[in-house]
Amino acid sequence: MKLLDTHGRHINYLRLSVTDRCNLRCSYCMPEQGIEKLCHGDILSYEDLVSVARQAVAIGIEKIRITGGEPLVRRDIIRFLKELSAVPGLKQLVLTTNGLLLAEMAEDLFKAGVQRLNISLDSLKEQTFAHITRGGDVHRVLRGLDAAEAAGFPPHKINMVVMRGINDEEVLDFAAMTLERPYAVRFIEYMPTLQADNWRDLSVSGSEILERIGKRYELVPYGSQELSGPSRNFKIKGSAGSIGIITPISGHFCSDCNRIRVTSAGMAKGCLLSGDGMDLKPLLRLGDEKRLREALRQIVAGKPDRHGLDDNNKELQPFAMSRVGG
Ligand SMILES: Nc1nc2c(ncn2[C@@H]2O[C@H](COP(=O)(O)OP(=O)(O)OP(=O)(O)O)[C@@H](O)[C@H]2O)c(=O)[nH]1
Ligand SMILES: C[S@@+](CC[C@H](N)C(=O)[O-])C[C@H]1O[C@@H](n2cnc3c(N)ncnc32)[C@H](O)[C@@H]1O
Ligand code: SF4
Ligand code: SF4
Repeated sequence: MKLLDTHGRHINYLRLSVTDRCNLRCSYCMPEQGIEKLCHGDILSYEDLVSVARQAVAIGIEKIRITGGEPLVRRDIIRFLKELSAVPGLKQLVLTTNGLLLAEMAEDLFKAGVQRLNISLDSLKEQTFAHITRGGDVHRVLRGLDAAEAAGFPPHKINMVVMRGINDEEVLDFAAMTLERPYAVRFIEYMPTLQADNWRDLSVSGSEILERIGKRYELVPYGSQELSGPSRNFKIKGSAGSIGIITPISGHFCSDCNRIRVTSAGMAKGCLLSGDGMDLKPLLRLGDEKRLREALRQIVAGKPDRHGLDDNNKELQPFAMSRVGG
């Protein structure tokens, strides 16, 4: 049966975060210092994560995206993914990663049943990438992209958070990546989750991005797929891949929102940009599957109709996206 929220939206997608830890420290996602890592005991065990997944599928979730922090840094992640991909009724198991460990892990991920990868890549330039990620090596990510393709994954989705004066000069280079290769490159509006004072100066709207690309290339709309996320997609005429814009700020997509989230600490959330949540850990400790399903239904029922970022009366409490999973 279809899982509907109180605003009539069909909820079929769970973003499951498996860790708050990361091997990068992107400036828009985590503060430079002062973020406490959760201790081992505060993180849901793989057994608990599988229970959450099973009960979510039982109430109508069809797609699970594994995220983090960086999901590939959690020990034994492959074993967990194998188990997850075997959950009866789950139609899609996908994963979002920064790509640093893909060269080593792509084959195992594919064999474990992960069906597609979304890879975050904010710059193709060595220094800019190192600056944004506070020390990352872009060449490792590029090797990871190739390794994942060679392992058999369908064309990757590449996520670029566009920031004015930092990497926006590379929008055309990223668009050009789709000319020869079948990547889906998605340009994401920067969200002020850490609330840098200058966030409006940093943000580049989806329409400005399209305009810049449109001056160089002919763009045509490109249909979105079943169970897909918030990206509005286009194609450069004649290209192998596609481009998309994800516009949480300038044109929020909340009326089509199809998702809930569970963080690695066991908080279930109805909205990425709301402080509300429900702690699932006590129910997991009890092993009470029925109450776990009820709790997840409650999260769906309590989903807000939209985020309040453009509502000046609603203050967003700052948070590290790595704690929630994006
Ligand atoms: N505001 C908002 N942003 C989101 C939401 N879901 C994803 N994002 C942002 O969109 C970007 C891409 O997220 P992905 O992890 O690739 O997931 P997705 O776009 O849903 O993926 P697909 O299902 O493959 O289209 C990230 O910056 C997320 O933080 C959402 O529900 N609300
Ligand atoms: C939190 S990361 C977790 C998965 C993995 N570590 C990665 O980077 O792909 C998930 C997504 O959130 C995005 N993200 C994090 N902070 C963001 C922000 N302030 N605005 C927009 N997107 C953000 C990242 O670019 C990434 O695509
Ligand atoms: S965006 Fe992903 S890779 Fe970057 S710090 Fe956040 S969790 Fe890590
Ligand atoms: S901001 Fe909240 S309501 Fe809007 S699309 Fe994201 S999760 Fe859904």
